[in-house]
Amino acid sequence: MLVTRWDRSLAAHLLSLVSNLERYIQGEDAAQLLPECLALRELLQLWLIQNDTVPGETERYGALRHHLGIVSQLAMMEGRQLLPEYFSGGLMQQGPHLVYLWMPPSEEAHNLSEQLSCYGFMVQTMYQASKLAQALQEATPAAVVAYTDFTPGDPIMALADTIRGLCPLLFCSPRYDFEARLQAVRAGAAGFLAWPLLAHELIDNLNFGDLGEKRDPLRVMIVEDMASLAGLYANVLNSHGVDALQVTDPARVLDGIVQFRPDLILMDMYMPECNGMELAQIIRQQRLLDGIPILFLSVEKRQSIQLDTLTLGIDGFLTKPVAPEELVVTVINRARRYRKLRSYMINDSLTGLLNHSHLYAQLEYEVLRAKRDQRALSLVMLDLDHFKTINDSYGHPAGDEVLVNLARFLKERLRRSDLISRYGGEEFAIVLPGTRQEDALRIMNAMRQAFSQIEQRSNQQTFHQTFSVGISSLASAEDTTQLVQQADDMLYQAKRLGRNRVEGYSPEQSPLSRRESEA
Ligand SMILES: Nc1nc2c(ncn2[C@@H]2O[C@H](COP(=O)(O)OP(=O)(O)OP(=O)(O)O)[C@@H](O)[C@H]2O)c(=O)[nH]1
Repeated sequence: MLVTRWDRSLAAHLLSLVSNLERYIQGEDAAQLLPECLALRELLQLWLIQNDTVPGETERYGALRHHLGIVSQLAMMEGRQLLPEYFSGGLMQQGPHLVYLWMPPSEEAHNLSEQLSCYGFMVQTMYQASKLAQALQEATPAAVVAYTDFTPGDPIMALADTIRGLCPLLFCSPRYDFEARLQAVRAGAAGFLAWPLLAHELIDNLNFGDLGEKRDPLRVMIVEDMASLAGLYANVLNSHGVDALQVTDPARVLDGIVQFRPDLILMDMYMPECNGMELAQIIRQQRLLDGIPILFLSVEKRQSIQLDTLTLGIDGFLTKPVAPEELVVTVINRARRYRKLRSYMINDSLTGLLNHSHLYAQLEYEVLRAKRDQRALSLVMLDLDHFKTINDSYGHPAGDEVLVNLARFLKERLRRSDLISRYGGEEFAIVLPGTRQEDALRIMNAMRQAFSQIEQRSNQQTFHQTFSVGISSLASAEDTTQLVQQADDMLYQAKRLGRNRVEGYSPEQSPLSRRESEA
């Protein structure tokens, strides 16, 4: 209230509260809070001593709001136990692609390790407690996958607690009776898989639910003009595995959304440059950004104002100062829900990749951005070879499984910032922002080779599948239509030249110019 209206008695009361708080924290271990308390006390004392000068609105809005905001938020967070059980693993692990396999040497274990490598995982296989303990000290993997038949005294059970404190533990077992499953749950397993274990079953387990979030953390954008407050919120969210981006300048929000792809935006309602309501409307007026949940953070307690903001499409309110538990639970649950719903909306139902129309809209956006920032961008068109014969020989479900395997493979091997879509049938389109054509050629050639080594399975039979690729880049295309056309032409070229190959666009060699010169 003091921020919006100067009131001497209220200021005096606040001063006594701040002095009490200061005395209290001097006896406590709350070092962060002390300098902020001192600054607030000095400010209030100065204003109260100057009897005849009333601090102006700008001063109150700037300095008082700043110190008051930080002191109240810090006091709320100081000494709090931050829900350790909410996200048992804590921060994102070091190696999203590192997996430790705990299993006796066998052909199955060797095969599993090789297949996981084709998908881009770094695998270390071991079966000695001391080796695993040492490996866990050296690097934290995305997960430990442990073979066990649950015989009493299996050393992995003694290590289970240590592993769970660092990363998810998944069991695979030739036993999958109730007793075995119960033991796994009691040992804190994040997953239970049948042995022999197929690489893609394991990858699916690593990609979904909490495990998926450990590999691809929820992303939250914090829009708050006070950098120190934004930092406080970011720290709390970070400590619960959330990737938080702080934006203090509202003008940078739109670009930030496109680059960071947040699952939720946490926004201060009152900012000097542009208030939260205005900014939220700017976001909501863009079709691609319309669905992102926006939570307001504000000292505003008036229900009428809160209701007004809800009608503008704001998803909720957190009142400042916010308790860390409330911040974490509200933000994580909403962000999770949005990520799930969004994946149903924009993804192809078989492969979980972006669908055609969404890819096209995103591609337009990326092309504009790359042109504006003068950055490279490549487009890849990929088509499975002789796919009809796979359907004819092994059946349509086996064909579907190949499509799903390819989707998993692309997601594992490419960067999180790349856009991967199922363009139609057995054709895929991939946008590689910031990538020149020669780099795209190299990357796709390596992927083409790796994919051809993956064992595809249908009942008891195994077979291998290849794909052809056409690539174009912004260096040679004027706009999105031309980019797509050139990549398509190159795909046609790759098929014509024998399949299982990658062709990049060059103006002299395009099928069009060849057709022209042939004419
Ligand atoms: N199993 C399965 N097959 C699909 C799906 N979508 C498209 N297809 C099949 O993909 C095959 C594509 O065949 P073609 O266009 O002749 O191409 P191709 O056999 O891959 O030969 P090339 O592309 O010339 O190497 C058709 O048999 C389609 O039925 C799908 O969702 N699942």
